[in-house]
Amino acid sequence: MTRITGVSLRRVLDSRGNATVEADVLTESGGFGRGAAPSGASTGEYEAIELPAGESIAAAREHAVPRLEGLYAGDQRAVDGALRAADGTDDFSAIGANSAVAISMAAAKAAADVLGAPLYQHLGGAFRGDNFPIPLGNVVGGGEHAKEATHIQEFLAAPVGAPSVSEAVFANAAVHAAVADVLDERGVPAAKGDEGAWAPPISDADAFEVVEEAVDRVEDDVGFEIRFGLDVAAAELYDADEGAYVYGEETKSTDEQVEYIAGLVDEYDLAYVEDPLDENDYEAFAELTDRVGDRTLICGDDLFVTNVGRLREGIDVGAANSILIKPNQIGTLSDAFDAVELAARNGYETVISHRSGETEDTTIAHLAVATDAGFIKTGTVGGERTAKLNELVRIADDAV
Ligand SMILES: C=C(OP(=O)(O)O)C(=O)O
Ligand SMILES: [Mg+2]
Repeated sequence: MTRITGVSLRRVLDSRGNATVEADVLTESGGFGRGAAPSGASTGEYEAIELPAGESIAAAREHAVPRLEGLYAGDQRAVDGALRAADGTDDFSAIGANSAVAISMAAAKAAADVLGAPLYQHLGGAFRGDNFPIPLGNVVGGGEHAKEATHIQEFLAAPVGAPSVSEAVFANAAVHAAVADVLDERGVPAAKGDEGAWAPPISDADAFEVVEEAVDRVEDDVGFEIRFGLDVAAAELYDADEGAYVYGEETKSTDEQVEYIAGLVDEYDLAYVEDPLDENDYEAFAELTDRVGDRTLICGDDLFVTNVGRLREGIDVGAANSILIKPNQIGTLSDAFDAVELAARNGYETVISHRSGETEDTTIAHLAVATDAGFIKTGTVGGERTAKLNELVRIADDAV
């Protein structure tokens, strides 16, 4: 039986060294699940609210845990409904989306444990497990994830021609290593940003050259197609007072930004562009999608924040053609699934994503397989990133 008998919550470290929420869910037949909340740095204005971990835990213990005890962990909608009812707000600002998502994920894992099924199968059904997402690997970055580095937040390797998820994962690691070689040859020192990507003190224009060179080298080596993409995280560059995107000393109007990104898509044959425009500008997103959406993915992260209401608005005006799914942006797995389903019904690609602050939790690897997502964005190197990548390799190897 998957009836919940206990939920415990604790503060644990995330990859930035900040406190985050970890939840354990126990069931009456001894099922056990553990989930930990990730945390963003370039958070969208419309995301569910992350409270300080201690505050979130105290509120969840008082309001959510009593409602959860006695529910079936396998009834994910009931669990997530109880979390919403306990919170009573639209944005989880009472108990915190961090406790909510940790509990939601832990309940799913406890149910899978009782069933003796891998998490992706519990979440996605018996016919999942044959298709794997293409991993988007952050190899160079800056923005809110590293100081004195690129303005564009992430340059992402996209091994679109990889014959297996394992070869894709290793290809991204090889691109990460090749970037280090290219930077070294150019005499550029580079530390790493929050997600383990290189964070060199170079211009965005130079970063395009470096990543293109690294991708070409690895592509020659592995013999399958590797492209690359971006997370511009443009909401962080947009200055609403000036009505312009600020790149250090340089600014771009919205029209210039659309022109700039469309030019980059063609010049570098970009496979993927996330948040190329401000999170409030559906119109400019629609214009860019109209121009280049036939040859690249225009993905909404801060734009949609995994929220079906915001996604519906985007679908209505043709803003983007894909959505980033971050369960902690919305607070529960049920809400994340609803966003995936709405996207799929409308021909939008889904990209399941980590956050810049992460833990060893591997739920998103299972979520990507369970939802048949085309892509997963979960870094390239570093233990909290490889936890997800290695879990994908295990799922493909039937070893979970
Ligand atoms: C992963 C991202 O960063 P953060 O978690 O800081 O929002 C992102 O913007 O896609
Ligand atoms: Mg993003």
